[in-house]
Amino acid sequence: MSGSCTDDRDRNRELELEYRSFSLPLAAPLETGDGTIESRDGFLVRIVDANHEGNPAPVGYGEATPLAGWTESLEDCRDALERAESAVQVDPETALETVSDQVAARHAITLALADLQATSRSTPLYQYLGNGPLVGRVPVNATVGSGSPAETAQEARAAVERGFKSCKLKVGQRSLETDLERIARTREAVGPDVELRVDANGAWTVAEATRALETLAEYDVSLLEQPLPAGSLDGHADLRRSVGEDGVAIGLDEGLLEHGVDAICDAGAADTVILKPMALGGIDVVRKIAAWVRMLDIEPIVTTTIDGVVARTGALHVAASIPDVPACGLATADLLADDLGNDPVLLENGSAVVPQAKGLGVEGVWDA
Ligand SMILES: O=C(O)CCC(=O)c1ccccc1C(=O)O
Ligand SMILES: [Mg+2]
Repeated sequence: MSGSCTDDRDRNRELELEYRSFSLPLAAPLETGDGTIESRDGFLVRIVDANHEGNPAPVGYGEATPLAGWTESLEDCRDALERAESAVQVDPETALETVSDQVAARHAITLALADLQATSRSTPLYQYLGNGPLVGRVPVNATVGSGSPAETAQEARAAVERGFKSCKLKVGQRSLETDLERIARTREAVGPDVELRVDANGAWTVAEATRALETLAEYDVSLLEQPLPAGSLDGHADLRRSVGEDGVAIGLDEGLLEHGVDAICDAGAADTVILKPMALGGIDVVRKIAAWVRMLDIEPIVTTTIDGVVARTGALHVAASIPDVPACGLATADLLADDLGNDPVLLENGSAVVPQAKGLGVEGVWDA
């Protein structure tokens, strides 16, 4: 089946999985409503088809970069990859089963298997996944941290000068008053045509979110991501009803991880869902959710968890395989001070240029 991460086209493959640890400091700590991220530690994974005839043997890359509160711990991720290292010699399905509860590890394996398949077929990963047309670009949003009102406005302005047409501000770290001022100052700084979004990472109460929504509407903010704690499904459904059809969209991120897509749809809790391959357990999971929510008129937005180049580029391919995907949170390379290798993805005019080489299109990460 095309687009799945396993494939029984050639049954006499002999897959070998290896992994290496890495640590990537952030350029500056990212403060979110549910914690501060200072560095991203994880594992680079590669799967080689050792039985391949001809040289060089195809290789697929994956990345497992756990994030506290979002995925399994670094230790559990390492243990899961160790299990997968043995299991993959049986077959890929078995490897995936042994890590089914470790979302970051499972993500790495789905990505490495799909990259291997796409590379073997000399197809860009997104085309292998989506079976679809050529996609040149995916629109992306700038991710703006929790600075003062002046810093926030200045950061967003700088992003717009670099070509971004959508900016997402982190909120919920400062007082509501200050956050609303940050939004007002940012709108002033970027003008009327730039899309503004905000992400509270669950930091607000219903009363705060209700108040914030008035200001968000006033400053034409299009999306409010995870205003209330993840557990609050009915709270988000109520907010959504209070905003009405053409108002600020309500997005769920942590709430999707906690409740799953069916519960969100049943409750009517979201206009938009945030799909993080690393936190949801893999690129196959994200593609399935995206296809499902689209049928229910819910928009899928693909983002990273501030990942290295392998997972970031993987997320871009996943986004490129979703027709007409809205601006995605994939412009996170600059948040890292170091990376696993060269970034094959250019940002141009507010869009990420999708690599058209075979597979992921990421090179030299294992040698680096
Ligand atoms: O969506 C973006 O712009 C970037 C990704 C992002 O904000 C993020 C990064 C790490 C952990 C959580 C989140 C989040 O969306 O809440
Ligand atoms: Mg979020």
